[in-house]
Amino acid sequence: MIEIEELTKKYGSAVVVDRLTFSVRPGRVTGFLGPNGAGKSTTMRILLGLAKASSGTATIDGQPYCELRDPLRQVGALLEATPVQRGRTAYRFLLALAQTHGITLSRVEEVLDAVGLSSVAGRPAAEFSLGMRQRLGIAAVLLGEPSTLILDEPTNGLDPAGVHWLRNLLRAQAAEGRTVLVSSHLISEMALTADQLVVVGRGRLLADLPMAELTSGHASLEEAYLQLTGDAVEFSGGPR
Ligand SMILES: Nc1ncnc2c1ncn2[C@@H]1O[C@H](COP(=O)(O)OP(=O)(O)OP(=O)(O)O)[C@@H](O)[C@H]1O
Repeated sequence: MIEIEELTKKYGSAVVVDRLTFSVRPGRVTGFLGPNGAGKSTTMRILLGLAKASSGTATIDGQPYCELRDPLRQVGALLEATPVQRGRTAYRFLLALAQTHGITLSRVEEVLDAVGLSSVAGRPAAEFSLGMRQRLGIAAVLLGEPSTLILDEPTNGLDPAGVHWLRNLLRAQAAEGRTVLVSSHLISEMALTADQLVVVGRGRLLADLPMAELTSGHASLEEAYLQLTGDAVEFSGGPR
């Protein structure tokens, strides 16, 4: 379980995460939505120990990320810019991760197969397309069979078959009892993937509701989302 409590992050005088409180429970997919600049990535980065909170707490199974005993087996994380070492093949990238965490070689082959990259595993990852790199990042997430998955915009660059595949994968991971937090701007895709939705705007919590409750009285999740976040949109294009 992920628990965010009174989390605040300031950059100078700007409050980008503002006393945010919510929990992400196991056994369901929780979508993390909000306009550009709402603080989703910052919240995820703090959760993963990559940025420091100004105040408040963010824990996974009761502990801050940096205190987890076996992070790769407890948490699989995909951030927007997951680095892949240049020149390394996909196979070697995963192998290095596996070896430093006592994970078997057969698991590397299993995840390459699961993400559909077996046939290109010997190619340098630097030559991969955006979607292929995203698949490799997802392979790394799955490697340690973690009980918590945290994914920032995982559909980025995926083709329609990839988006469909990822949806089934996330739903299956949740059905197996895992905690799954996934941010996305693809609202129609989230409508098909998520069970619970956490919506933020300007760093603040706007909603934390099951899909059916959030969409109740609206024609679609998109309509509900746009109404909810209308006052929290900072960057929007006007008519030309
Ligand atoms: N290192 C930083 N220094 C200063 N400001 C930052 C830094 N990182 C993020 N911010 C600011 O924090 C705010 C929240 O950014 P964040 O990336 O968390 O939003 P987001 O909800 O993930 O947005 P998007 O949907 O566009 O990815 C933005 O105004 C951003 O400019």
